[in-house]
Amino acid sequence: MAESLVREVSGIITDRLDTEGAAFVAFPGGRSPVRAFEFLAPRASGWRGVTIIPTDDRLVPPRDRLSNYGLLERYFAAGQAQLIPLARPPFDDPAAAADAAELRLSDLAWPLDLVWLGFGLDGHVASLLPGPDLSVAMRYPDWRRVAGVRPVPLPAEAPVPRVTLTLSAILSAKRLLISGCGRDKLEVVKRALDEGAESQMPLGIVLAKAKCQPDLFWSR
Ligand SMILES: O=C1O[C@H](COP(=O)(O)O)[C@@H](O)[C@H](O)[C@H]1O
Repeated sequence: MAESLVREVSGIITDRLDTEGAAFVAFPGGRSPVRAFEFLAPRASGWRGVTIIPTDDRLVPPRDRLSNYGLLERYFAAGQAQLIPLARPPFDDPAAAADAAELRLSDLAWPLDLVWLGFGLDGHVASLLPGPDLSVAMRYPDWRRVAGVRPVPLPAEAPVPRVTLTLSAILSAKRLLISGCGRDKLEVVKRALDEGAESQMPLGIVLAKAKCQPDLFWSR
């Protein structure tokens, strides 16, 4: 899966660099992209003109093990791509953090050329989480690119507020790759596809409503 992802991601980026001289992409955090990042990092050394943002982040400093931006820095900071964080201090106010990120990213060439998403067993993508937070994140107007999220309850594995690309920023991406590992996640994908746009899971909504045809990557 990692090798296929690397081929696809580098192909998309090379194509954009060849045709436009620039590429604007969002990469996921969490555990599942790590193997692909390992393979991708050497190719990224020549990515001049590429801007990488995280699809979402936990409101923690980059050195924190929960930081998705920290993960990107570990693999891509040595190359020529420009990395831009979503999360910046102060970390206790997700709405303010989202407003600040919105401003910081406003001059970039939206829509994103590529959004690569991971997903959770609860069907969350980026930090669009099912439950009460989803309606908060969904309430952001279409022109907004970044939303603040204070998960209720706070997930045990990352008990902190978050910032995330909005649903509209994800749906409008020119290419959408979705990756996940394990049989449980395959079941989540099947359910999301069955439920479609009516799904309570953000994954189902994204699969049903994306402007482009999403490409799914899965491995055991
Ligand atoms: O919380 C998050 O979870 C998803 C999935 O993570 P994984 O560890 O199951 O791969 C991830 O895509 C997202 O960026 C992250 O913030």
